Amino acid sequence: MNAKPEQLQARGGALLTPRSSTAPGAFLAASAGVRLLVGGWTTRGGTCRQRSTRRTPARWVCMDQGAAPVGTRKSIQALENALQPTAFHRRVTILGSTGSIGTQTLDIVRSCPDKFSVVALAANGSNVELLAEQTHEFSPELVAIRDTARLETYREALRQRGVPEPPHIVAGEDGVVECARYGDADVVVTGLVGCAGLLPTVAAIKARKDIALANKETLIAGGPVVVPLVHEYGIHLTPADSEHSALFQCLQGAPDGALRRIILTASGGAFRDWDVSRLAHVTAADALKHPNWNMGPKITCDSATLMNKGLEVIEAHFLFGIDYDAIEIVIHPQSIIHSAVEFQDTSVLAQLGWPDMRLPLLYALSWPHRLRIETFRPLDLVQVGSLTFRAPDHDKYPCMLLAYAAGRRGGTMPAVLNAANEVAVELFLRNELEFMGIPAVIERTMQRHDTSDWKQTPTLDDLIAADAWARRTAREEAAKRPIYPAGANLETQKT
Ligand SMILES: NC(=O)C1=CN([C@@H]2O[C@H](COP(=O)(O)OP(=O)(O)OC[C@H]3O[C@@H](n4cnc5c(N)ncnc54)[C@H](OP(=O)(O)O)[C@@H]3O)[C@@H](O)[C@H]2O)C=CC1
Ligand SMILES: CC(=O)[C@@H](O)[C@H](O)COP(=O)(O)O
Repeated sequence: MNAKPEQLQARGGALLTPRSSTAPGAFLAASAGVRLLVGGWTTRGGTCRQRSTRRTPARWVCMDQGAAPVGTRKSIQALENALQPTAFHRRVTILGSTGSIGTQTLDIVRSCPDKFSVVALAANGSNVELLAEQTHEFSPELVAIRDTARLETYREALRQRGVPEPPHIVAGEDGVVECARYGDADVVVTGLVGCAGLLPTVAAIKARKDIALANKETLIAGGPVVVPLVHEYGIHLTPADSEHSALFQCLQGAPDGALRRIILTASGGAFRDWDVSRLAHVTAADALKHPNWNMGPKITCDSATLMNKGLEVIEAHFLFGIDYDAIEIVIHPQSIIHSAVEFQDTSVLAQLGWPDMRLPLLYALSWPHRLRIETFRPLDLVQVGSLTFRAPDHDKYPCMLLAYAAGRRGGTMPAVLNAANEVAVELFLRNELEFMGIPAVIERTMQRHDTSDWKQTPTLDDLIAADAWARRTAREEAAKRPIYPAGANLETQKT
């Protein structure tokens, strides 16, 4: 199995230079407000319900601060209410409609026209032909294109298709925000990439739209603001990320305080069977060969570094209000078990299915209902044959530990981790940074943030400022040569 949580904490802590102590792990212990143990109870925000019976120094589960509606009396009531109508129709806005998440969401709408219809679509503008095709087929009332330079080409693509009633068209980042809060959409699917999803998601919540959350970076960067907003505006945020959908499904109906541990499964990404010594020379093309999933380039690269799993640890923390010590990562090469929960009595529930994003997207859109789509292929366990598991290799995947460290530090640090990762991945995909330079850039950016203007309880403006600062700093760090002295930096700090 995985490293014990306390080992992760110690190793995660050792990745960052402690400010006031050189003891391993002291960085995290010294991170005020992250997790202070007082008389056996943690004082981190939220009411902690349970102490696990495991003999680890600290193992706590908080079930009432998460964004997803599970595990509290209030959310079980929400579930009962949502189940009342037997027939439903949901009006859907899709941010990132031309991407992997967007096109698969539209597949679902196409399959269930009685259940779902499209209100608005947004895209960056790199594929206006596809956006025009989608406009023709789904007749959105409004379309947003972030890249204003692509507007005219899109209009021309609409003319060529003879779209009878062209939609209202908006452009730029403000246009994407307008799209997110537009009209009478019931739910907004966040399928755009990166922290660019933050402001549109905040706008959608304030317009009282439910959120089907695929864009995990929004929660990583914006969790301290987004989670309270979800509660303030009384909307439902349902996870679409396959792992969190699995957890969400397993937790339906679980009583308050029942959850003991989360087991996040990871495919291991493109390099899961490569020796760590070969990673210094891998190319973007190598990293983009995901073994199981067909996804956009950014998340595929994150899978190869296992930063995707690190981001998902933070995402699980914000969605389910669970402490970092109770979230473990396990490599599961088949990607059939999409994640599992352990309850207090050690019973484990997992959710299984083929690696097909349409299933978690369907559940995020139809929760708490269960819809049947005939084209969905039922799982065949005999065909699967065997399910295997192994512990993640920390030398190969330093990003994972950086994410644990950022999550435990809390406040603005996850936003900094996320922004530095976005910059480093973009540079790597452009062949301007080596693969193992990705964790090096992120670690250095986090170190500089820790000693400059880390904030424990950030506002939205603080998070946006931290994101912008981290992008500038990560570019500066990436420009230094040598960026990564053959692994010496991380190696030295781990010993
Ligand atoms: N793909 C998957 O299976 C999964 C993805 N996710 C998450 O979902 C999100 C989307 O991933 P994925 O679909 O793979 O990404 P893709 O790169 O395939 O698609 C991204 C989409 O977002 C649009 N877009 C990008 N930037 C902006 C912007 N600033 N404003 C408006 N639209 C924008 C793109 O438009 P254009 O085409 O014009 O460039 C495209 O439609 C990510 O956060 C990812 O981590 C989570 C789980 C699984
Ligand atoms: C499809 C999905 O939800 C992704 O998060 C996927 O699980 C990534 O694969 P890895 O397990 O390789 O990160």
